[in-house]
Amino acid sequence: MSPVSGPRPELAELLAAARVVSVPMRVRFRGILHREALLIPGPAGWGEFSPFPEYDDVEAAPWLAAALEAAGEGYPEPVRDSVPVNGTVPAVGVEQVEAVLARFGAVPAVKVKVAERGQTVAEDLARVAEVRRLLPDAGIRVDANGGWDVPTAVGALEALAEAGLEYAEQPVPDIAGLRAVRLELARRGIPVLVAADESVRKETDPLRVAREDAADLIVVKVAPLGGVRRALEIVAAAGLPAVVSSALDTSVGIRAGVALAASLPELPYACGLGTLSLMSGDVSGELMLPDGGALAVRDVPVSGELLERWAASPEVTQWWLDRLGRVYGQLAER
Ligand SMILES: O=C(O)CCC(=O)C1=CC=C[C@@H](O)[C@@H]1C(=O)O
Ligand SMILES: [Mg+2]
Repeated sequence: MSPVSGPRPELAELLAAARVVSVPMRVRFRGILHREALLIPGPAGWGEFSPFPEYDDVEAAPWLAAALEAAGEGYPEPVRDSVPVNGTVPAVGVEQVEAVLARFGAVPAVKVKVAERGQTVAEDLARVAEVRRLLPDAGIRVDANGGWDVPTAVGALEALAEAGLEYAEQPVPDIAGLRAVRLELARRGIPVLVAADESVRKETDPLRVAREDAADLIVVKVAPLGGVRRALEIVAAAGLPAVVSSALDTSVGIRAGVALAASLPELPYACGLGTLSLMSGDVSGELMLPDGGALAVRDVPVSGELLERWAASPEVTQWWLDRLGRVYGQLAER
């Protein structure tokens, strides 16, 4: 296998060089039990292409642009040499919270998933209270992934605010709803900031949320936004504080997130880049796992042996190669 040649290599080169892995999760996260990723080697390093399976080819295109940036160009100059990282607690039962947190070590902040389908606000409150009990001084943010409607969000956040929240990520699905939640929280004097995630990364216009004053801050992820350079431009144009987060990537994708966090002029919040702790394996022997609540800015060597160990089945590999071919076609049209 030879590395692909430049920023926009030929499709045939990409298909020949790509490797596909499937890594089991330690805990179910957004319904996922195995994380699949296609990795591409290039002159600047490895790139990761791992849009979630349900994404169509148009939504997957920026993920490929990000992978090609990593492999072909590498990253801009960092302005810091390490980035603070938050722990991430999936929508697990209270009894599992301590074990999940233990995997992250000492972290300055924790993100807690809430509003999981089939669960109640009472379960969310209990999960957040348990995090607060275990880590009295940590920043806590919640992420509803758009799972509430406006009244439920306001009610839940009023109750959750007791634990002291840094912000609530995507409490409702749409931009108008985010704005409504933000206004209602302010009207009731509930001290919770609203962050937009899906309303940035899944919108055709990632700046709409900022223009419409619908959030206090934005969550930015390298792959869905089309690369580190594009994400930097979006943050600058949005003019809002930004939180860098992962897309549940292998160390290769986490490295890209670290590059973004390390290049932002301001980094007011810990980054959601500790998610390798939720996975049972990786493609690097030097995992991008937080140490002392931070990730160092460094390159990630990819191990041939680990690519073999986690190699996806021939069927899954073919599915990803077909997808790569189709999405490459989308990119060419952009
Ligand atoms: O931000 C974190 O702490 C971890 C990353 C994380 O929560 C996510 C990663 C990948 C997919 C998303 O559904 C999810 C998110 O909504 O932010
Ligand atoms: Mg989110």
